[in-house]
Amino acid sequence: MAKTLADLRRPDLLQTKGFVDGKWTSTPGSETFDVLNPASLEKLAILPEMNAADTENAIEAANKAFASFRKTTARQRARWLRRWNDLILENIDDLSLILTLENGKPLPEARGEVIYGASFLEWFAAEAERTHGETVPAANPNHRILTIKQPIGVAALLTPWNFPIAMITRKAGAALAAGCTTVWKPAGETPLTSLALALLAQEAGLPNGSINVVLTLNKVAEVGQAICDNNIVRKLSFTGSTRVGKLLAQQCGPTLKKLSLELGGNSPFIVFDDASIDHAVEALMMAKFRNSGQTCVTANRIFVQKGIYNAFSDAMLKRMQSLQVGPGVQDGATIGPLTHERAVEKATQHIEDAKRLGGKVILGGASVPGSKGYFMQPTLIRDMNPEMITTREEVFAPVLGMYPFETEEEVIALANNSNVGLGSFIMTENMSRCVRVAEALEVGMVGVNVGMLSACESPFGGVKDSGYGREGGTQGIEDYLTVKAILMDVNH
Ligand SMILES: NC(=O)c1ccc[n+]([C@@H]2O[C@H](COP(=O)([O-])OP(=O)(O)OC[C@H]3O[C@@H](n4cnc5c(N)ncnc54)[C@H](O)[C@@H]3O)[C@@H](O)[C@H]2O)c1
Ligand SMILES: O=CCCC(=O)O
Repeated sequence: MAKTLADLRRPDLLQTKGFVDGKWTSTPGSETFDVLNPASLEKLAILPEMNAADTENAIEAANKAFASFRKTTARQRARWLRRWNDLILENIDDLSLILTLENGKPLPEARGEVIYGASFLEWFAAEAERTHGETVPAANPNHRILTIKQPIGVAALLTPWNFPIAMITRKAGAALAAGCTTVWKPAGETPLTSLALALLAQEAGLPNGSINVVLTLNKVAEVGQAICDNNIVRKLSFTGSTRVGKLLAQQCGPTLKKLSLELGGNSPFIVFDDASIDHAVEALMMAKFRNSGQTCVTANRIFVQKGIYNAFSDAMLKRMQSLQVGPGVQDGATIGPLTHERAVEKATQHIEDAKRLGGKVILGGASVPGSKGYFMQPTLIRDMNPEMITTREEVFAPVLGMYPFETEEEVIALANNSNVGLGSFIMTENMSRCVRVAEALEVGMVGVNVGMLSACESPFGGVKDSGYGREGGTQGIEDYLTVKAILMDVNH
C-alpha cells in the first residue's frame, strides 16, 4: 500500500496554520488555499492565505525576539541548532513522507533531502562559534582598532518548492547561528515541510519569535512587497527564478536590504572524448534526474565531444530506460511528478521547439498519457543546436538534450554563452584540462567528474543573472553578519 498522510507517526507534524511568535495562527474567516499532491492532485491540506498585515505581525514578532536573541551566546545557539538537527533526523520518516506528498520527489530522494537539509544545521552550529573579528594594526600609534561581527537583524527567507526542506535550513541555519531572527515565506505549493520544521525548532528550544512562518499561494506578490518595504527586515535571502529575484532586488532598493539571491541556472555538462563513459553516464544521471530535473544546478546543456558522441548517447539511452516514472510513494519510482502544471507545459514546449529545429527525440518526448498528476516521460534528444529554447532557458524537467562539439575552446565559448552562471560539470580524465576549463567557465560552481555540487561545507551560489551571495560553506554565515570597527585611543 502506498503511504499517505495517515501513515505519519507523529500526526502533529502536519500543521495547517501560520506560525508567529511561537503560536499557530490564522485570522478567522481569512481566505484559504489548498496544498495538492502533484502525483494525484488530491488535496493534502487547506491553509490560510496570509496577507500584508499578517506579514507585518510576523516581522514585528521577529523584531521583538531579536532584542534578546542577538544577545544569546553563539554556544547556546549552536546547542539549539544541534538539537533541531537531531529532532529532524529522529523524524526523518515523517518529514520525507510529507515532502514526497507535497513536492512529488521519490521517497528515497526525500530522505536524502532531509539528511542534506539537517546537515546545514550541524554545519552552522559549528560556524556560530567561528565568527571571529580582527585586531587591525592602526596607522596612528595611539590607536587600536578591533572589528566585531554582529547579526544583521531580522532576516526574511523566501524559499522555492523544489527543495523545501534544504533551502530553508540552508538559510535559517546560517541566520540563526549568526544571531538573526527570521521570517520564512515557503513556496505556496510546498509549505507543509516548513511548518513541520518550525514545530521541531520550537521543540529544540529555539525561542518564540526567532522563527515565524507566513503562508501564501495567491497573495505572494502582496506578501513579498510587504517584506521588501519593511525597514525592520535588514536581510532578504531568496531562492527561485531570476525573474522574481530581480523584482525583489528592485523592491528592496528603497530600504537597502542586504540580499542573497540564488536564482536560475543553465548548467553546462561537458563530456570530453577522454572521459570514462560509464562514470560520466552515472554523473549525468545524478546531475540531470535528481528531483526529476527540477534543480537549480541541473545539467541543462549536455555538450559531448564528437569522438564519443554516439557511444555516450547509446549508453545514456540504455541507462535512462531503467528510470521508472511514478508517484514518489510508489516502490521503485525514480522519477516523480513535476511539482506544478506549468512545468509540464513548459517542458512540452521545449521538446516541440527542439523537434522543430532538427532535434531527434530518441526516448520519451511527452507527458505521461492518462495520468492525473504532472508526470513527464524521461526524454532524450540528440542533435541539439544553439537555436533551441533550452539552450537559453532551463527546462526544469527530466528532459535531456545533447549537443555535439569539437574543441575545448569551442565548448568553453558555448558554455559561457549564457546570461546565467550557477553550476557546471566537466567529465575528463585529463587533469590539466580540468583546471583550464574550470578556470574559464563563468559560473559559481564546477563539478569535476561528479554529478553533484551540493554539500553543506561548500559555498553554493552563482554569477551573472544567477544572483549573488553564497550559502553554506564558511561564507554562508557571513551574509547574516555585519562588521563593526571599534577605534580606540589608548593614551586617553
Ligand atoms: N533556483 C531555484 O532553485 C529555482 C527554484 C524554483 C524555480 N526556479 C526557476 O524558475 C522557473 C519558474 O518556477 P516558479 O514559477 O515556481 O518560480 P518563481 O520564482 O516564480 O517562484 C519561486 C518562489 O518565489 C516566490 N515568489 C513568486 N513571486 C514572488 C513575489 N512577487 N514576491 C516574493 N516571492 C515570490 C514563489 O512563491 C516561490 O516561493 C522554474 O522553471 C525554474 O527555471 C528556480
Ligand atoms: O535547487 C536548488 C538547490 C539545490 C541544491 O542545493 O543542491
